[in-house]
Amino acid sequence: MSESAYDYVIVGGGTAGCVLAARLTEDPDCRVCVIEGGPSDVGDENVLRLRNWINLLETEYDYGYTTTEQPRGNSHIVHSRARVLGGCSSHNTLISFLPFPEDLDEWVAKGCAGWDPVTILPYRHRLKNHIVPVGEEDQNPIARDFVTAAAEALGVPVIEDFNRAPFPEGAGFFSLAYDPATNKRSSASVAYLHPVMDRPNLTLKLLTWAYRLEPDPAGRLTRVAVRYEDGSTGTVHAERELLLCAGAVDTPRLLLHSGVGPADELRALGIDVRADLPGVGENLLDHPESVIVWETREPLPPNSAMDSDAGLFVRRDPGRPRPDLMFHFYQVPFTVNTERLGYPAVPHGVCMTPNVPRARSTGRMWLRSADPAVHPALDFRYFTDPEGHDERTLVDGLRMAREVAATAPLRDWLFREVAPGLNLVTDQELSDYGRRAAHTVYHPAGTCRMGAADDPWAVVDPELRLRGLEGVRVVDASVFPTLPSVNPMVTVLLAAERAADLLTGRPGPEPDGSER
Ligand SMILES: Cc1cc2nc3c(=O)[nH]c(=O)nc-3n(C[C@H](O)[C@H](O)[C@H](O)COP(=O)(O)OP(=O)(O)OC[C@H]3O[C@@H](n4cnc5c(N)ncnc54)[C@H](O)[C@@H]3O)c2cc1C
Repeated sequence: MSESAYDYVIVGGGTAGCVLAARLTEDPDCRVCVIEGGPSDVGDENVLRLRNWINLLETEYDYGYTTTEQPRGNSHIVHSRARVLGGCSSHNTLISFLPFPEDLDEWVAKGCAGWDPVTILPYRHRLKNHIVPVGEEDQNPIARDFVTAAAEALGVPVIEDFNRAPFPEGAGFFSLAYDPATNKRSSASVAYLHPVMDRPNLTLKLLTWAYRLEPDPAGRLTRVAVRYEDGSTGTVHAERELLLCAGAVDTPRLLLHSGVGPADELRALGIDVRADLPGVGENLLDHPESVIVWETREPLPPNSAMDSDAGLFVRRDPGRPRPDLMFHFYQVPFTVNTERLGYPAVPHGVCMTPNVPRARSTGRMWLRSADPAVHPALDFRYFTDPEGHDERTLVDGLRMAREVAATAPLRDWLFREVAPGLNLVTDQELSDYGRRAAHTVYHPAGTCRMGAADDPWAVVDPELRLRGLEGVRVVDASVFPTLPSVNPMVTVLLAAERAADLLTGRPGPEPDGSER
């Protein structure tokens, strides 16, 4: 067993972990070690080329978690989670949305003082990622025609830049964290770590798996037991603090294996309880989606940033400021779930994936075994909210998608609706299909949620400190008390920038981005 010591140890060199590593090593006297389960992304074109993202799913770059039986949803979803430096920002589609102010107001209402929009949104000016609307050269003609048809069919505005101001509804090309000239990712790794890899105070332990946290002699939970690529084990010690950035599945998994979680469940597995925190693994959130697929008359022109470059937001409740239904438009037929239901593959086609921006069904995760190598159980409890809000949203989405498809100029491209097929029309038929063909937008979050001191389900306090044990903070999507209504990566980046300030005492930026 080898032991090494640093000021901060970051478990997980993913989206949040890269931000923290770069920010903390700005102080040359601060020694930081990053423990990352995956390989480096440096020079790896498979990872760095954004358009290759779909080929990384279910490969050696992916932990590939499955779900428990979903009686009201799709039990076959594979929850991809990246195994590579940069984490999910190295294999996702890099769609980049600021959270809505109301998304952050919800966090404050859940006891997260200091996470209000006035404090958090100015961190956008600190982000190092190159975030721009999809480049002109990447705008496929069919995606342009989707935007025009969606605006016409549903009476929503065309939006040139979704990050310019909050929008209640609209259609347009997304903003992406990439370089349109080269299609290179501007992941957390590329933007934050690559430029500072040679800092002497930064140590990267790649292909290294953290499997348990242990206390130091003072009782602070600052030692990490790790397994290296060659199978040997060691301990890495954080003299100041341990920062858990392993993501919404692996951070609670690591805490549970370390005896931090619901005491009765841990004891039942034979795990010694260090802190009885019932919220660890609870509040498993996601954005569920369904899919509607068309065969096109001809093969499509090839230009694209990553094949899902445009989208649509709809607000069914005009009394509310935020959209409550979102669609991605794919320039490829995404038929993994429809083929399983017996629908044919198509040689060329497109699809729309209506999703639920504020899903009300909430799941949980737990350990199946005390063996750290065994994957945890993820039960998203999709479409189980008693009001039927999530199911209703899919049904409305499938109907609206048909309206858009029936509108020029998109309609002229489409040969036939392949799934669900025009013979399915009633609410019940669309709900049954929509839920069985459902997928994830890959946004799990919430499993170590932040909250006030008197909230028994909170796992970390608003300064991200683990409750009941000293020496540990959690900084990743697991701390979200609720999911933002949009794709969450930028919110993770903002949270990590804020966390860096909480650690260093640096003041946050002013609303106009100027520094104090
Ligand atoms: C396929 C896909 C597409 C997506 N598309 C988008 C999108 O377009 N826009 C958007 O906003 N969001 C998107 N998301 C979601 C978004 O990428 C994530 O919510 C976000 O990146 C999560 O950041 P994180 O820091 O919480 O975790 P991650 O980025 O997942 O980082 C966790 C890191 O910890 C490492 N790790 C885990 N456990 C251990 C351990 N025990 N020991 C050592 N290392 C460990 C992992 O290897 C990983 O590098 C997508 C996600 C996926 C999977």
